[in-house]
Amino acid sequence: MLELRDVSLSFQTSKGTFDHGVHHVLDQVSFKLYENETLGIIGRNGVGKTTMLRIMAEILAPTGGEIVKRPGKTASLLTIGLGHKLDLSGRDNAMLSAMLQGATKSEALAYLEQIKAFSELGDSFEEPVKTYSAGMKSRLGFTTALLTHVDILLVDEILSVGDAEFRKKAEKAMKERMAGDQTVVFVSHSDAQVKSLCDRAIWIDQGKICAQGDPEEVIAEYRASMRK
Ligand SMILES: Nc1ncnc2c1ncn2[C@@H]1O[C@H](COP(=O)(O)OP(=O)(O)OP(=O)(O)O)[C@@H](O)[C@H]1O
Repeated sequence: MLELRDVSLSFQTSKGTFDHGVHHVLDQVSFKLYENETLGIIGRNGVGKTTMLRIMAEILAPTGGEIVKRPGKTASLLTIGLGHKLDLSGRDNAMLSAMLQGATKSEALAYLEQIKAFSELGDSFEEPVKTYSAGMKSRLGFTTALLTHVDILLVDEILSVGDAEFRKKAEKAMKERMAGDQTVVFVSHSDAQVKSLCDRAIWIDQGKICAQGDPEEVIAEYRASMRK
């Protein structure tokens, strides 16, 4: 469905740091994402998990290698607060996101009441997003992505935010969607979530894939490396 072939990514940093101003985040990473699977990406802070999702969503272009995606397939990154237009209302932002994710105007209009209901934003749905708390923004972002259709859902740590009650509801909805035919790439620091939600896991460190396969086994290797 989607393939990374020798994907590398470097950032230019202030002179004098790292490698003469170049920070190599991903170094020739290759893997395939299969239809209907839920793939978990794990690794320490700052190893490039979010960067990899952004490359898959084609928000960032790799500095080396290529992304091969089946023609016509859409990939959307579900993260907190990304892409909200602060002066627009929750309703207008939801409409915009649904259309950016490929919904037609009439499909997007049909989603709006469901988005309002699931997000439990009430009257705030009509208020500008700049007046929202972080939790309210995440409810809006999560619900919009959950209820609109994308072929590949890229989920960045989203299940770890919001209050406990909404988190429970979000996790349940996400589980139902993952159990269906949704293809998902899921970044998480929660071993329990990766074990319960993912079919396969990839552990990244120092720009490379250190292990991939059964989530239980990959997590065990990752945790063992941290004890060394
Ligand atoms: N725009 C940028 N310019 C320069 N460096 C960046 C930029 N974006 C990310 N980086 C660097 O790339 C590295 C990988 O960042 P990334 O956010 O992908 O890590 P992560 O694995 O998702 O981390 P975490 O688990 O903390 O969310 C980090 O060292 C970060 O500082």
